[in-house]
Amino acid sequence: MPLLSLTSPPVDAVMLEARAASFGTRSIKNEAKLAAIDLAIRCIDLTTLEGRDSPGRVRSLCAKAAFPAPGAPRVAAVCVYPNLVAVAKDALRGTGVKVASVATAFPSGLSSLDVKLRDTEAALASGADEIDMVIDRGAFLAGDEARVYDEIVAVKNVCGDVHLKAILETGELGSYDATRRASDLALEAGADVIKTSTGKIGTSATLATALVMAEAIRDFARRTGERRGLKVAGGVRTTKAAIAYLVLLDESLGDPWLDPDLFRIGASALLDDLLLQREKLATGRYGSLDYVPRD
Ligand SMILES: O=C[C@H](O)COP(=O)(O)O
Repeated sequence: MPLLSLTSPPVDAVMLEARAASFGTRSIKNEAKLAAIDLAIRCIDLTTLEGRDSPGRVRSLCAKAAFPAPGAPRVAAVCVYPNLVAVAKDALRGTGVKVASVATAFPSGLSSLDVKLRDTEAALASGADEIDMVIDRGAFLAGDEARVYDEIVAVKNVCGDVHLKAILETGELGSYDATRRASDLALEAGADVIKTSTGKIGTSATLATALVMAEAIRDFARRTGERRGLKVAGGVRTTKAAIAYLVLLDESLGDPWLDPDLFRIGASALLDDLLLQREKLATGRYGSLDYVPRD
């Protein structure tokens, strides 16, 4: 669809926030909770995005990603900076865990398109299975939607079949309407997944912004017949929060999205809590932390 004819519906903030708040209040039976915890683990992009990241740190994260604890499923992917993709790729060989790389001058996105494309190409050349790009929030907020759209198209072109996640950084967009508009633009431009946040600013994923994005994905699927994915990231640290996002997904997009192909949780510190709650449900008590490698 040409950008000019792409319209986005207004968001009713009061209704949105009331509905979003309700997702965290469902009472869930233990058996369903255990299944939800395992699904949440399978949907994690286990992330380390710090200046002090090192090959050793990434290898240890990869070991945890592939074998979080006895009986627990593996996570979906490990997410790292481009320079550490090769290390992660090597450490995860044969495990089924993918390697996601941030790119396009993460987290600000304040570089030329040429630099962003080279950054993406470098991550792909090192073996990245997925690319997490940031959209140009400066251009978006200045009303230059064509630039945001064209950059996503250009990065997706470089990615080819490799899955592209477009990070909206919703905490910088200023309103639910802007989040809806950015979601529509990114989906239209060819992003396979839309992602809430970088995790690098104060405001990260919230149930309300995730719901706005899920509704954009639902409307896109109705219009085109194509299923695109959602990734919530930043500040998701508890089992309760992870389960609230799964409820959101189930009630807004439905069963097909309860799958790592269409849903991810980008998190650096969620896995330990999921493993502790899993152990508690399985045995009736909190187990020793001995077997849970610490984040
Ligand atoms: O994309 C993932 C985020 O950077 C992780 O954020 P977090 O450290 O708040 O879990």
